[in-house]
Amino acid sequence: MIEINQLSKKYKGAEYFSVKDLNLKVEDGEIYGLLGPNGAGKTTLISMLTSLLKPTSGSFTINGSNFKENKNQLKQLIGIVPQEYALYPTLTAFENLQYFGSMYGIKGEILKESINEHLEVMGLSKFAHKKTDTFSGGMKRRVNLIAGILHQPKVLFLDEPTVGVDVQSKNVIIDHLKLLNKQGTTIVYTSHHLNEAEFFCTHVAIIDNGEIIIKGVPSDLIKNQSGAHNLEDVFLAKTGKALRDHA
Ligand SMILES: Nc1ncnc2c1ncn2[C@@H]1O[C@H](COP(=O)(O)OP(=O)(O)OP(=O)(O)O)[C@@H](O)[C@H]1O
Repeated sequence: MIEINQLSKKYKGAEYFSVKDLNLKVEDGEIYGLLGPNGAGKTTLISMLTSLLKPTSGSFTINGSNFKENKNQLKQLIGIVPQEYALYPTLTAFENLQYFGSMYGIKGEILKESINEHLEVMGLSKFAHKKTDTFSGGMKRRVNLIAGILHQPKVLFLDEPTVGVDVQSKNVIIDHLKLLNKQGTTIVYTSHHLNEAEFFCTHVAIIDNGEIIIKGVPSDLIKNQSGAHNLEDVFLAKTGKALRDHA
């Protein structure tokens, strides 16, 4: 379970909080979607939960532990799939994955087998020994995903795992995430694809200006929002139609 208490982040020099007094509980086995307009604070929140960014105030625990006391244990427990590709372009897909697997202490034949299995499921076996700088966006996204799950994390954080990919890649990614979830992985992910989130997530939280404005089971949110036929209707009703441009 993930328990977030009054979590806030104000970047150095910023006038406003990117995440403000945020409270959220994610139960084991859930697929939790963090949705919100550009600049809502989704990446900032995920970065804090994966210890890439220090909170300004507040706290959170993952399976009862926090990064201050149990950093090494938590790093093994969680998987991270960042929005930016974490791949080394001059290494092959296999070499990249060997590097990420070894960071989690997986070695030798076990690592090789795991990499090959994942590449197979993701439709990438043919390209295992090609450098990733030759890959399409969809192929890079799939390797990026494998890099975060080789150690079979109990809790997986993904920041826009299907951004910029075609429908085929998206389906492979979502199907694999559903399988991981069935096998016991709790998933927290951000997305701008509201249709995808509506059918993929067990729960969603809509975030705007660093605060959760509504959360719950997608079908309940749709039922309770007058005139809404889908999650996009709920999203627009709650966040409005104004653009969120900052510079
Ligand atoms: N390193 C940083 N320094 C200062 N401000 C930042 C930094 N990173 C993000 N911000 C600001 O914090 C706010 C939240 O940004 P964040 O990237 O978390 O939003 P997001 O919901 O992930 O947006 P998007 O959907 O566009 O990825 C924005 O106003 C952004 O400009």
